[in-house]
Amino acid sequence: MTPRPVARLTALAQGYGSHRIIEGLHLFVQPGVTGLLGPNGAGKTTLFRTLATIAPPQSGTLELFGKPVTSERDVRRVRPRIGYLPQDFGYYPAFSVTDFVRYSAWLREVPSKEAESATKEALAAVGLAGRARDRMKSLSGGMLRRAGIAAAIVGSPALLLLDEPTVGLDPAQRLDFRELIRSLARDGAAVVLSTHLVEDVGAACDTVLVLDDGRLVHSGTPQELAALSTPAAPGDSPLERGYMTVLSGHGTTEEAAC
Ligand SMILES: Nc1ncnc2c1ncn2[C@@H]1O[C@H](COP(=O)(O)OP(=O)(O)OP(=O)(O)O)[C@@H](O)[C@H]1O
Repeated sequence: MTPRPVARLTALAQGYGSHRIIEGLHLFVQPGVTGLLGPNGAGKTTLFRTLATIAPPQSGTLELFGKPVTSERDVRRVRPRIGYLPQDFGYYPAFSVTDFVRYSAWLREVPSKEAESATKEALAAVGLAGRARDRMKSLSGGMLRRAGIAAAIVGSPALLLLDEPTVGLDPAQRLDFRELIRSLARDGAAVVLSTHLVEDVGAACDTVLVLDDGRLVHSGTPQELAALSTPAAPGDSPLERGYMTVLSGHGTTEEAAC
């Protein structure tokens, strides 16, 4: 039996003022790991902001956890179940790493009795337990990104949205990150991550979506994307060549299952 979608977008139009970025997008998200690929400016962050309930659809509908999200009340109901790592996230430089993650736990309404252990668990999961008392301003770029991941995963959200989570991570941390998101998905979470690193998608994702100019041009498994590769397409792996092939105009998808 197909699991019920965690998120569904129907006929989404989204943009900034009168500047439309996404038009007529249909997709649904299921538990597991979904990779979102697309060139700069394709609309990935805009899509994340919609799924995270930060930007209401300009038209079309957003359903989360089986119910439409149409009012502020709906947003307040679903927000605690969503972990979101924005591409550029803000923080108070003087906060300790623990304070930063704990604040996210508070925003996400993790019960106060559980917040301390959930914070410790999230920091351990990203390899920052040893830096828990350090100030945010003392972290390196890769460590900051790991702190952001900890803030997104604290309290085990059902829907985890990670916008370019592996930027700045060293190779060992990227491998650990892949294992972390696989284990969150095994525990039932729906994880959606955007990346420009095609090999991360091949290694960690069950489903891959390709967004180009606000349109979904591919949805399927990484293997299915690789199988679309043409010999003339540029790239160092079948998956990269498949990605470049669909960007060059082959294959469109009306509704995507993630
Ligand atoms: N606040 C904004 N106001 C107006 N236009 C914006 C705003 N934010 C983004 N855009 C435009 O929306 C389009 C999509 O941007 P978006 O950040 O969603 O793309 P992206 O796929 O995440 O790109 P990247 O891979 O570079 O992060 C771009 O043309 C961008 O210039």
